[in-house]
Amino acid sequence: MNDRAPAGPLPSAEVDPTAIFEVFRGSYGSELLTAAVAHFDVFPRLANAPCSPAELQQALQLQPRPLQVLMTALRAMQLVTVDAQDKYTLTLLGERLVPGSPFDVSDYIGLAATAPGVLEMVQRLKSNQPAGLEEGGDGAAFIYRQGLRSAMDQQALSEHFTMALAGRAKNVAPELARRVDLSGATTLLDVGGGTGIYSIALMRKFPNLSAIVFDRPDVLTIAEKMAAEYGVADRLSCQSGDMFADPLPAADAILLSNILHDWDVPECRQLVNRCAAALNPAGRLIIHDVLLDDDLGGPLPIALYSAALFTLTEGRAYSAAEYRGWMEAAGLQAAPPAATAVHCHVLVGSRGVGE
Ligand SMILES: C[S@@+](CC[C@H](N)C(=O)[O-])C[C@H]1O[C@@H](n2cnc3c(N)ncnc32)[C@H](O)[C@@H]1O
Repeated sequence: MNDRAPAGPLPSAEVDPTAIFEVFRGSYGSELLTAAVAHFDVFPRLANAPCSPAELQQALQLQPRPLQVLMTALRAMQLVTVDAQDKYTLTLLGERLVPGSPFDVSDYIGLAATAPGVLEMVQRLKSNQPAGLEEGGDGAAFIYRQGLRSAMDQQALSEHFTMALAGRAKNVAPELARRVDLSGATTLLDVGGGTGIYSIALMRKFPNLSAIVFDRPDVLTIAEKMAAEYGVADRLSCQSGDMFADPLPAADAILLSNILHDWDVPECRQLVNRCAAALNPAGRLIIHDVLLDDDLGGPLPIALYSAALFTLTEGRAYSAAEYRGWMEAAGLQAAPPAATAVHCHVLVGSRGVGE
């Protein structure tokens, strides 16, 4: 494609690639299960007595984020459930992983106890730190904040990680553009916009829309190239900065696509507040991300994606209820979520009634 490319919407994919992502993320299920069985003794502990999250956090010596990722996955696997007192307890299936129980299969799972991926997962769960920050590591992928060594501020690495997301974006962006009505908006701010493909799809759908992609300087060189390739360079501008520290430009719509899942709860609240403050009075905050169930008990593909996010970033997958709560705290009402593609959903918040 080039500047003479037709200005219609981006074409939609003919085949849904979701299954490829699910197979790819399957290893996280095996790693979390083995970690729970062979390194944290989750099953004998819960067989002994149901535990509240605080009690389990204390017993396993885990921070809230890793505990949540682990227990969401074990619940999604139907091994653990939550009782009427909000305590984690074993299911009948989970009892098969209690050592010494009549039909115990825990030794079989224990065969993988020293597999490199399992040991890496155990280390991440214990440290609550993303990959890349160890001595000699490249820095964290996808995230930048003051005081954190980030791969996104190194040209070759930021290009590698940014382009790794381009394929998924090309599959999903046309569906996002179909789900969100920006016909009344003229300015879109794409915070952490990466390649800018989501902005490009929205601009191609809405001819009066201009977009600002806000990201790290090395990432923005890719967004500039993409804008030229897709024939929207005259309507897309780039602004480099730190979304946590630098002023965000005012806009009619602000997009947080696959951003909040990279951060822990305090940073998510801060970002939602900062975006809400930058919105024009009738503006809309568009959160585009995967969704856990509101009770954080599944579904399994998102629980496994949450584990991937946990190991690479400072985030995890969140529920619509969590997003809605942060929007409400920032003075925004969220409309019900709508599915886009590849597990993603869109939630639109506004100061009036949700879209
Ligand atoms: C997971 S990617 C999402 C990219 C794109 N929105 C998408 O949906 O594919 C996260 C993006 O946030 C950017 N980012 C991370 N921390 C940032 C910060 N503090 N300020 C600005 N951009 C940041 C990264 O450089 C990266 O492009």
